[in-house]
Amino acid sequence: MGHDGAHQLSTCLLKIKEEIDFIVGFTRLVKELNVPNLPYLQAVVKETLRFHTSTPLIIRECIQDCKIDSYDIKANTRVMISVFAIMQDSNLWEDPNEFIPERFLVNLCEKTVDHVMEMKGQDFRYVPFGSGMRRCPGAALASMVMQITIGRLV
Ligand code: HEM
Repeated sequence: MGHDGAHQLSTCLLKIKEEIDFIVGFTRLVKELNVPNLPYLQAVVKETLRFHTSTPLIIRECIQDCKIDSYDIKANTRVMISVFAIMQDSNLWEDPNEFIPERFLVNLCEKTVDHVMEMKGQDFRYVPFGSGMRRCPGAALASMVMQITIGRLV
């Protein structure tokens, strides 16, 4: 990672610390109940899963002949979907090679911060846990553990 990347990360680290100091305080550790009030921390975890997705490919099997764009896919064909490519696609993401947690937040200045794209696999641009019937059942647990762990480490 170049100089800009390192700068981005240190700015991001400062912002997480600032949020935690403000919401949780200097002397206590982040707990599960604090997480809903830590939107920036949540956005950092989301952006991490986009930027360095840990499961770059998901697999499906077509149960009937179908057409995807210009490709004819025969029944029983195994299809590999590059979650990595989707989440790095510059047609879908602005500056996909930059680590920008803010892309998951809107109205940063408002009291209520709305989250853009929940991790429920309903927005096909953002699918770190897959989508549909076989979507990762551990998504909520994994997200909470990552948020608490990072929140405690910084
Ligand atoms: C950062 C952590 C994790 C990531 C990024 C992740 C990602 C994924 C992805 C992409 C899939 C495939 C989904 C699909 O085909 O649509 C999957 C499946 C699965 N994950 Fe996770 N996972 C994580 C943590 C966990 C945890 C903590 C558990 C269990 C406690 C778990 C249990 C499973 C299981 C059982 C499946 C198979 C679901 C099925 O085929 O029906 N995962 N995960």
